[in-house]
Amino acid sequence: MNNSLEPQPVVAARGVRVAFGAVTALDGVDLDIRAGEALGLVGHNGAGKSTIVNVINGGLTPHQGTISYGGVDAAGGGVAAARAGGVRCVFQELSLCPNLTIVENTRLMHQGLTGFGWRKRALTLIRAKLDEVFPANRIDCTGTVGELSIAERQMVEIAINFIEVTEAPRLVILDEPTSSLDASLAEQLMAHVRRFVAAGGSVLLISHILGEILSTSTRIVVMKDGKVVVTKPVADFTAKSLVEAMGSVIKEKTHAATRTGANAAPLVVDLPVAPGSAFGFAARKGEIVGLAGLGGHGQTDMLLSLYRARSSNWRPQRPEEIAFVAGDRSLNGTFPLWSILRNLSIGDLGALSRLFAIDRDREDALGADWKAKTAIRTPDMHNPILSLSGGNQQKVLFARALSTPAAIVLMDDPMRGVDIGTKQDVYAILRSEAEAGRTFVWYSTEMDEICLCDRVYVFRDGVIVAELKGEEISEEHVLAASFSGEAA
Ligand SMILES: Nc1ncnc2c1ncn2[C@@H]1O[C@H](COP(=O)(O)OP(=O)(O)OP(=O)(O)O)[C@@H](O)[C@H]1O
Repeated sequence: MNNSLEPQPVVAARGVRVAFGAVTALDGVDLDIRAGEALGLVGHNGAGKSTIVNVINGGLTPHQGTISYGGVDAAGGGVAAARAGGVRCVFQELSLCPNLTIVENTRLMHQGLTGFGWRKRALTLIRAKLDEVFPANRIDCTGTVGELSIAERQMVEIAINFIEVTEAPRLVILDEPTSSLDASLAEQLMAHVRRFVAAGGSVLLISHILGEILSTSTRIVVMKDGKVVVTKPVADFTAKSLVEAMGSVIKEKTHAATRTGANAAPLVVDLPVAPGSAFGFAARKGEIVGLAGLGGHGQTDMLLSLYRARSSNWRPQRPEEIAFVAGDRSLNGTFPLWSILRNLSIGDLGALSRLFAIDRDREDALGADWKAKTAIRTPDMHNPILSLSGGNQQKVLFARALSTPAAIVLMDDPMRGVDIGTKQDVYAILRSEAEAGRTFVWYSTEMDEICLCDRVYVFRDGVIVAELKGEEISEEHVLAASFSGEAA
């Protein structure tokens, strides 16, 4: 670890205030980021983390307060001043152009890649950085971004921001950088962050996965309702005290193995063994079935084919009996021009209609109910969906599926970006809904969530290689099956 800290912070925010209409997103934030540190930034959904990132990145000019880079006041210099101060940012909503190649996206981010042979240089740089950060990745850098999975897009965007063309990055901001990465890719990234700060760089790491914050940060800042409430070295925190500082408490886990009678429930999905698979796929009424394994090994494909199939293997024959929570919210989840309420109520318009028209009172009541249940932070459910923070948008997608009468809910890693307090509330809702007879098929990249399932199928290379039940469901067994194809 580099202890020779610079006298001037790489970035200093003083008294920063930002308001969006009636919502005060930042309410007098002070923040220093020094060379050689990985500063962890945590807080509930809507606490103001992405807003302070946008201010530091120069994309948003604060209504009050100042930002300086290396002791030099940015004075409204925007993105150019941030860039000159060595600031790079990997956004929560990925910002690559899907119709351009990875090489061309690298060029867009690095204006220094000009002149004869820039493509070759860009290709060499991005390939080398991808291999450095994510060893053994199989990304073709000559292909377009649109052909990549969401995890691969996240990997490319991260690698692009660590590249050095004319100048080395001084601060790399990572806003929920592992939201689409599985555990092993996330660990590769965290190892890279540790190496980068040990060599004198700085990182601002935002995550709702407290394990990676605690294992990677040198110092942690906790935000709540637009304010910094605690700043302390990582050694002064435990997972419990960190959650408490965010205004939540860790609830006791109830493992699925304690449930009885699950094996006797009727089958609602029963698919034969696919070629190459060791197991068929089945789900019973009231069961929470997890899909695990390394990301991109067929879990999302399984969910999509389940959703599309509705064949004779399915008991529910009507499409409204199956709900789907999309994993890529900006691509497949939100209707960006609609209000929060309309994004929620579209899930089950039939239940809200009277005399062939939507009953607005019923729609409002539905919105109020789910706003309270999942703590959607907004002053008004009629506001545009894009006025919500990322985690709050995700809650709306979740509420859309759960507010329908669907007997089966398919979930493609639906908790990404959701804060720990809300996650725990949603887990409790899932459990009680399952007990009331709903079936969930849940792909998750978070091991804690996989461990909440009744039964888990582990995927590898597009096929099911293991089935784990009750007490067999553990990180050790899932990892063993993910890598070797056999449960330990
Ligand atoms: N463009 C906008 N218009 C209106 N309100 C906004 C806008 N952007 C952010 N907000 C509001 O500002 C507050 C802070 O949002 P921000 O995105 O910074 O939260 P966050 O801590 O990053 O949350 P998350 O963990 O969900 O990503 C929220 O109440 C959000 O609804």
